[in-house]
Amino acid sequence: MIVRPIDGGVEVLAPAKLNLFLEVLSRRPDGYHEIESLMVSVNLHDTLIVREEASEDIILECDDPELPTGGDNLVVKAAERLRAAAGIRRGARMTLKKVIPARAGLGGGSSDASAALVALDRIWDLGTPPDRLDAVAGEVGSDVPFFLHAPSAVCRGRGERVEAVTLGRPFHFVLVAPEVGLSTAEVYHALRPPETPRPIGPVLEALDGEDPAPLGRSLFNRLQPVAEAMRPELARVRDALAGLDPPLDGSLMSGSGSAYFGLCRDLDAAERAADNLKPLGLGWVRVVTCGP
Ligand SMILES: C[C@](O)(CO)[C@H](O)COP(=O)(O)OP(=O)(O)OC[C@H]1O[C@@H](n2ccc(N)nc2=O)[C@H](O)[C@@H]1O
Ligand SMILES: Nc1ncnc2c1ncn2[C@@H]1O[C@H](COP(=O)(O)OP(=O)(O)OP(=O)(O)O)[C@@H](O)[C@H]1O
Repeated sequence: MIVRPIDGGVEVLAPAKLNLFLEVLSRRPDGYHEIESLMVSVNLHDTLIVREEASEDIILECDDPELPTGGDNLVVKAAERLRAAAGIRRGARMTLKKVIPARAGLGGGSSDASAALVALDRIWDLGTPPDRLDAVAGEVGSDVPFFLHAPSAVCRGRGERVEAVTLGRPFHFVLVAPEVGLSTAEVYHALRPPETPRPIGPVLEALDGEDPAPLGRSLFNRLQPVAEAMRPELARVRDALAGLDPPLDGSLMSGSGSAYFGLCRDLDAAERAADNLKPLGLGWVRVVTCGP
């Protein structure tokens, strides 16, 4: 997350995430699922501008007319939770410029919420201790704490228990976000957790070394077949990535979908892959990078 002071406030760049590995361990009595996931943030950002407001109102403007701007927006929810946790009644005026597609498994809303927490903590001068900010983030959504600890981490529990990991090198991806989006709750609801969960060890070992191929072979997402059964048209995106010539090092759906990413040997290969995918009309195509 990049935080910049601006005239009278703060501007935050809120990154998208990819899940390079996502296993679902069990369904919990509260309806959530225990997961184990390797998440990385990538250089695709929404921008959130936050200024203090003279009134006690929390006001959000957003350039995407499809998104709510009231309490249903995760940015507003984050502001309200932070204010309640701090026991204050201050106001804020926020402007959100969306780039990250919604309902794509790229964590856009969660990242925006985390950006709001960081910005408001600053402009309200709260000095919230990190573990308290983590707790507020976890109340807003399971993916929100990750973005306080990005750029890369293993996330456990319902996603809110975050353990940072270091990437020794950058990885380059081609990203495809189809028009059709998916509801996270519906995808989890349709899943039956496996009897024998897949271990996360191999994907973590594959992060070391110069060759991206071992990482490509260990990409895994338990939610992918569930999402593809719900939206059979996603198979076209999956098959287009798998069938590219020259072949990619691997490909996967991110989170609960519906975006897919392909792991590429280097930036040139990612740009070539994007050029080959764009004419197919599968959706929105970008090249993104994670790591140092
Ligand atoms: C799919 C992922 O994006 C992978 O990173 C996350 O697990 C989802 O995280 P998120 O969007 O922040 O999810 P939340 O807003 O906390 O939850 C939305 C809904 O998804 C389901 N949900 C979410 C997380 C989780 N570990 N188990 C679940 O079953 C629940 O039905 C919940 O009501
Ligand atoms: N700031 C926001 N940006 C995007 N969506 C938001 C935001 N606030 C609330 N939402 C709602 O959340 C839903 C999808 O959010 P988001 O784009 O974060 O999903 P996602 O990419 O599938 O995320 P995740 O990977 O965390 O499940 C939409 O129904 C949208 O209306």
